[in-house]
Amino acid sequence: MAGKALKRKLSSKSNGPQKSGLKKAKKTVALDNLAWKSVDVADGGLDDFEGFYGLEEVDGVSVEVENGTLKFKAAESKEDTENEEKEKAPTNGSAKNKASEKVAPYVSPFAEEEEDDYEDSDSEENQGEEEEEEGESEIDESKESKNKTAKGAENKKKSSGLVSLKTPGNPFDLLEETESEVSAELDWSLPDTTLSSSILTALSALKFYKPTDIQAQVIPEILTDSDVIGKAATGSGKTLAYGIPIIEKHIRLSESIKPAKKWPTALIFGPTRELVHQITKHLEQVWKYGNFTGSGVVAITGGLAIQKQRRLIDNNPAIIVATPGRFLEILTEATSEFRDQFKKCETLVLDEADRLIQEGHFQELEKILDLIGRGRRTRRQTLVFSATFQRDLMKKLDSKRTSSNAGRQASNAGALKILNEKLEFKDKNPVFIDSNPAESVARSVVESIMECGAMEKDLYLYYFLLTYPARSIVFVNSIDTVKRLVPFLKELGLPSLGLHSDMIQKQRLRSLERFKANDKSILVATDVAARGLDIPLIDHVVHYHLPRTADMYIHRSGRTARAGNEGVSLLLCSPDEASGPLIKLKRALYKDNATNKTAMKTFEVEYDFLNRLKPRITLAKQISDTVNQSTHKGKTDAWLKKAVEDLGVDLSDDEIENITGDRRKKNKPEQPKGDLRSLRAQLQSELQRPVGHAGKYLTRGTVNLAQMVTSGKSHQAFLGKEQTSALESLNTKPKSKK
Ligand SMILES: Nc1ncnc2c1ncn2[C@@H]1O[C@H](COP(=O)(O)OP(=O)(O)OP(=O)(O)O)[C@@H](O)[C@H]1O
Repeated sequence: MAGKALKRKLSSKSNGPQKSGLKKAKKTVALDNLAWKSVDVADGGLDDFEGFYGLEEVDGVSVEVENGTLKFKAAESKEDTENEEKEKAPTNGSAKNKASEKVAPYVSPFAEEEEDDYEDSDSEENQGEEEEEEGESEIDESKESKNKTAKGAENKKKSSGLVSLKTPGNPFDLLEETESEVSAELDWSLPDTTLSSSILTALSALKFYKPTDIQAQVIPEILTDSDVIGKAATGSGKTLAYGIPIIEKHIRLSESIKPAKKWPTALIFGPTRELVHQITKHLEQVWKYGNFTGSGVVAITGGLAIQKQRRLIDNNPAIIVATPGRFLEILTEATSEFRDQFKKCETLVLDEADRLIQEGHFQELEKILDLIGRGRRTRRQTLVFSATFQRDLMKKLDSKRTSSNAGRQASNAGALKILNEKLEFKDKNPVFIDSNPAESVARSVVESIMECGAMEKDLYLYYFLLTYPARSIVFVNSIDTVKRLVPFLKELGLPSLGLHSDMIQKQRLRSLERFKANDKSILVATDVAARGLDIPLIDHVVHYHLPRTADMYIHRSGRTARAGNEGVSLLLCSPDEASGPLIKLKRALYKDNATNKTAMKTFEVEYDFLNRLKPRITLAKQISDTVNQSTHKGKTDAWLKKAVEDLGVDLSDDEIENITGDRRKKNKPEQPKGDLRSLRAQLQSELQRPVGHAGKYLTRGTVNLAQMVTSGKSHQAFLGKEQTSALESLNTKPKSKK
């Protein structure tokens, strides 16, 4: 892979000359012409996934700086590889070769396992055709397997309550052999709306048997081509609220415009790379059930090779999901002919819209709108979605509103006016749908607060994470805190990962994947992870620092309790924070006094147990501080980081130093290895010492933390009657880890 390849090359450089012999000489190859191949997630230990967010890697490349520009040296270019393949390929051009020309669907680690009870008759059909050209025996096999599949499907249909579905209104359906299968439980009847059979099949396969509130309200409006502003709680299904009608529109347009249209149906913007990849994957889950030719949903974000992304757009995808920064970069470098295709695009979506149009973030989007035209001029439909619209957004955007209550008092009309000024909707009166006007934090989130000294947050955090092992996100306000807390928690034996915007993209994605793969893992993140991320079954959200805005509190807390699940949000709050910022936060969140007083339950702490953890904390801090000091490398040159991001490779700090000639590390004092070893030994013996009941209680298991907190009995999770018998065995020595 690219990172490894670069590491090999650079180390071989310093170790002496390369072996000569059969190896081809290296030449300078343009970035885009390197022999890229898809990154396999298997090397991250996640065998379930076939690809890695469209990330590509390349072997045997060395990076050199010539006259201040990065040069890539490789023995083979993409052209060479393609020519070699052509020479090897049979001259008659097999069906398989033709098939490989088809654009592969988006594959990412968000991929879920295929649903068992769904049969994709179209793809089977295609497979059959490919095999027919291979030889007769294979035709028979193919037919036989089709028959088996048909019988299997029929049996499954009987046992699982699946029913045949035909698209209403098409008389030829009665003559058609091909039928889609949907569960009898499926009820997506919406006013004046008929969804295509492929969409209903997808929803059935996903087990989304009925629309969520926001979906039920918004889908019919979008299908009548209205501009829509949609607001609903976190985790309430907003992505498909716009995704389903966009795919439905694409189906209808593809049927009415012949030959096939060459411009995207929809352009969707999201504020972070991770969110863009997630939206892409989510839409792809519905898209793949359609009988489409050509490219479907593509993700365009920074941190991945820009030329590759430009090629994705050149393949005429139906839906483009992008971060504004990268999309603008592509547009700016492109011809006017390339840009013009977006003027014809039917729908523009802003997901997490309040963030996208905030001051400081809107410039890029504004430039994009200048280049591709706004709704009013192009008659393009504009859809705007978020869980938060009327609080901080109003305060920040409307300079005329100066009162501190302005955010809370802002009416829908006010929000609409501001959005209209920024985006210039096609309709004079866009439809404003607020599916939960009274709700701020999603109803299923149990909010709680733990009071602690400002200097003791690490102790209280460890106490919570140790007592309630579960998939948890810890939100902090600075990158430095992520860098400090992750090694600190790891020293304490907790499976912790970091996520912040200063990480190279590949590391960000790997952190997310590892977080998803382990149901007890802890992600320490800045607010880059606060919006939109839909990771199933995050049990707990901890606000290590008070969020800077009420909206951010809502988004952070909304990473738990999604799609009807329960979850706990815990705010660690120092006396200083409680006296000022917390009061302000609560005022912004809860409109009436009663809710203000009761919404955040006090999280009871068992102080005896907490005190017994102190020696561990002291040692772990000493160790992580020592490690942090000796590995601190200084700032990477920004230009190099950008080049590395565009390449999609990980460079180690040593490699970066080799390229930049940075010798800072060499001047650093040697790491006090002896001290570190002895500190670690002390910590290990502390961790072995019985302190009580750590790790005895699972949120999803013996104790439902959400219910405990709601009933004001969080301390009973380990002290109360419910757990007496378990407590009796607590003071025994915990099993040592193998
Ligand atoms: N009709 C449905 N029935 C059941 N689950 C659904 C349905 N629609 C979407 N979901 C699931 O609900 C979860 C949350 O959806 P989504 O990420 O779109 O929420 P959201 O409202 O955009 O949240 P946020 O505001 O945090 O971005 C996803 O896992 C999604 O697969």
